[in-house]
Amino acid sequence: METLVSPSLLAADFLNLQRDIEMINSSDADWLHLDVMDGVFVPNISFGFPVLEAVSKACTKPLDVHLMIVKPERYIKQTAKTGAMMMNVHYEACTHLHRTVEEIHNEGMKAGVTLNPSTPVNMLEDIIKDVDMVLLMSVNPGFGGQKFIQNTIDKVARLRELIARTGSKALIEVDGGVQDETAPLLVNAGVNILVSGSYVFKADNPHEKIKWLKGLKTR
Ligand SMILES: O=C(CO)[C@@H](O)[C@H](O)COP(=O)(O)O
Ligand SMILES: [Fe+2]
Repeated sequence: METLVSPSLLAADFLNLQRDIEMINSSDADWLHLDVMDGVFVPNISFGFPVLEAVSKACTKPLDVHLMIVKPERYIKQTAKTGAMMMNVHYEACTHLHRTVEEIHNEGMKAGVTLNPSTPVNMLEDIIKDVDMVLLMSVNPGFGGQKFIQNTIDKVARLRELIARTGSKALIEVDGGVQDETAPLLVNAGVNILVSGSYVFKADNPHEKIKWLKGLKTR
């Protein structure tokens, strides 16, 4: 499978959001990644549903929504209303993850489960066949521009094994510190989708960066 790229809007210029979304529309990006933070689950607040709705109107790429909020099940319908393709909820934020995944599907979205760096992949043993994607955080969530946690490479390999053993069809996405050095290692370990914020949006030529990430193949 080709590598998909989901640039993270958190690193965009919020004073020029429309310009940056148009840049994404005209690029080879596959999805647009949107980080919603509540200041409780993570020590930062980003943007919420009014922004998601506005972005949805301007963006031609499928929306990959990453909710870093407590009890994300409260916002399933509201996320669906934005037209989101993928709703990612944190394993650590959901008490009844199976029910939440079912409700996300009932609202017509794909369901992604996100793991913090310290949460082992084996916690997904009994849900892996029900989810469309696992989003592995390769930084502690809350901020863009952080240093990649190297253990993520081994974690991807362990998740690949779990997926193969259970016959799950889940895709693997990685988020945080994805750039020149880390992206090839991730793709080689079996990652399907690369989220990338600062590396793409702070570049002189974001289109080139997106193209390069997309061109990465398993060795
Ligand atoms: O979810 C998050 C951070 O919590 C990410 O989506 C970041 O926005 C990624 O930014 P970079 O590490 O690529 O700059
Ligand atoms: Fe994210």
